[in-house]
Amino acid sequence: MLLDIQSLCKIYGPSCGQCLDLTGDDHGRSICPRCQAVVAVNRVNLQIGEDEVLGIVGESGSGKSTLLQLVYRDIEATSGKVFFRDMTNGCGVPVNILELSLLETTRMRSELMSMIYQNPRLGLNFLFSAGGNIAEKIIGSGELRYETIRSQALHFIDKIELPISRIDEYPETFSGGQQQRIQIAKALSSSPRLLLLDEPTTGLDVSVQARILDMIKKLQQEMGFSMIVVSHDLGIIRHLTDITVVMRHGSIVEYGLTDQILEDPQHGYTQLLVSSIL
Ligand SMILES: Nc1ncnc2c1ncn2[C@@H]1O[C@H](COP(=O)(O)OP(=O)(O)OP(=O)(O)O)[C@@H](O)[C@H]1O
Repeated sequence: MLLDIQSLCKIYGPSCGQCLDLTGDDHGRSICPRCQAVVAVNRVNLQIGEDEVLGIVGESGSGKSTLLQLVYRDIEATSGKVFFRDMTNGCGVPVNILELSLLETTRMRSELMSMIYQNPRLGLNFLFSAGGNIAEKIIGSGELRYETIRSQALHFIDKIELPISRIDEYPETFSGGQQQRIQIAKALSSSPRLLLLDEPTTGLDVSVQARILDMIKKLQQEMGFSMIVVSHDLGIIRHLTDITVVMRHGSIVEYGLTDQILEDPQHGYTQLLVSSIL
């Protein structure tokens, strides 16, 4: 088990103490009727194994992005635990990443986990060149030798099928699809164990989308890492993932093999979601 999420919650706004019990899929709402706090993630339990690819689908506002941001520690959880089994710490003892200090979180992001955002401006530093962005991540993972960093950056630029002659150009000069590919190169350059992807191809042209998805799949198989992919697009989920969870009102309402969920959805909401693409 690489990641073990236990009873994870995120409440926005001051809570009355009963928000978790008064919201969720059973109640058909994520806003607490007593105090109006938004329960974005409500007691989520989820496990991800080594090299596993997990998809998260659900309607807008169901808590998908919040769940990823909690795991990456972009935002603080209200309660719960997220255990990461870090084999690089010698004995593979699971660590609750929600208890890590700021310094330890930075190390975790540099060495173990990467995030690819829908908006490249969140994942790339636009003041650095493409190569500079990749170098920043490699340096964060502990490599300090210039020659190694440069050759690794070139290696990853090549992997994402950009001409290596463009390594010193700034993100602004690349197209949206190319910026996403630079994000992928940056994210993978530290050889993470877990890659988080939040709507990685939304807003891109369909043919560009397909190329990027194929690239992500190929790199995952080549390099061997686990992934959590958030998408509202069941086509992307089908293409990339082994296991799928369906979220609604901050809760997980369905979990299973992706093929099984798409062929025989059990929850009424999932049935609606699947029928909408048929
Ligand atoms: N900073 C915030 N302050 C208050 N509420 C927030 C904040 N961020 C998110 N929310 C709320 O939390 C809930 C979950 O949002 P989230 O972005 O995780 O949904 P999502 O499933 O990713 O939706 P989408 O598919 O539209 O991106 C929503 O009701 C949203 O309005």
